[in-house]
Amino acid sequence: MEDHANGGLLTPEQYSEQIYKEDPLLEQVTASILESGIRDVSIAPGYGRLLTMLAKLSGSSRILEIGALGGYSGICLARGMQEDGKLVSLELKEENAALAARNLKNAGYGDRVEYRIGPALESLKQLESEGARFDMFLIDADKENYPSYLEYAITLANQGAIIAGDNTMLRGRTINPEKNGPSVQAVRKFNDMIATDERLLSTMLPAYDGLALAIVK
Ligand SMILES: C[S@@+](CC[C@H](N)C(=O)[O-])C[C@H]1O[C@@H](n2cnc3c(N)ncnc32)[C@H](O)[C@@H]1O
Repeated sequence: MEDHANGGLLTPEQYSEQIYKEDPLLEQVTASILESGIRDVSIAPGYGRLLTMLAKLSGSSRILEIGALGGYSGICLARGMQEDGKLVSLELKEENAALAARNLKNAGYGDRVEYRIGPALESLKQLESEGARFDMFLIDADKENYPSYLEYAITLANQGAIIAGDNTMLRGRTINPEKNGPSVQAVRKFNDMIATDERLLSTMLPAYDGLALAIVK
């Protein structure tokens, strides 16, 4: 792999990716997203591997994903989940949820994932009224609602639950003082909450497009 924009050198992310073997299952997910004419904004492969590790390390059996797209992160989470675990995935678009469901089924997790279609804030309210609790969360949907998604995640968390939030750098917009649109402001607020909320232990990973990680104390 070459990157002429980086003086012919690999970026740290490119270097990290090319030392891994291909992952046919996830490559098939990516192909299915592109074939469906959907823009592929799945989580970066390195962070997908991290989600699998974190789910496994934490022994998570109930995982909540906000933003399914084609099921890439869903498979990464399911790979680390306990044998009897369950992934609940919130997705606005019916066609994305259907694609993700097909891909999770193909990966062997069809009976361990539940898709809830509609605006995630409504699904979260419903989950709260059901008394649902989770061991791990991935926040990866519309950026303007990230602060609300974080509040819900803390509310729905078992003690010690892991919260991950993707795209905290917004391709550089987060750190560009000239960018102040609603998504940028919301993600800055989310990042500040992650860093300062006393209910959390946290860190920020700036590689790829940025990943926030927290544990609910
Ligand atoms: C970045 S993609 C998710 C990628 C996925 N987590 C992965 O890595 O494979 C964002 C997804 O959130 C969904 N989405 C956007 N707004 C939403 C909302 N208000 N409620 C639920 N899902 C939403 C989009 O339709 C899209 O599928």
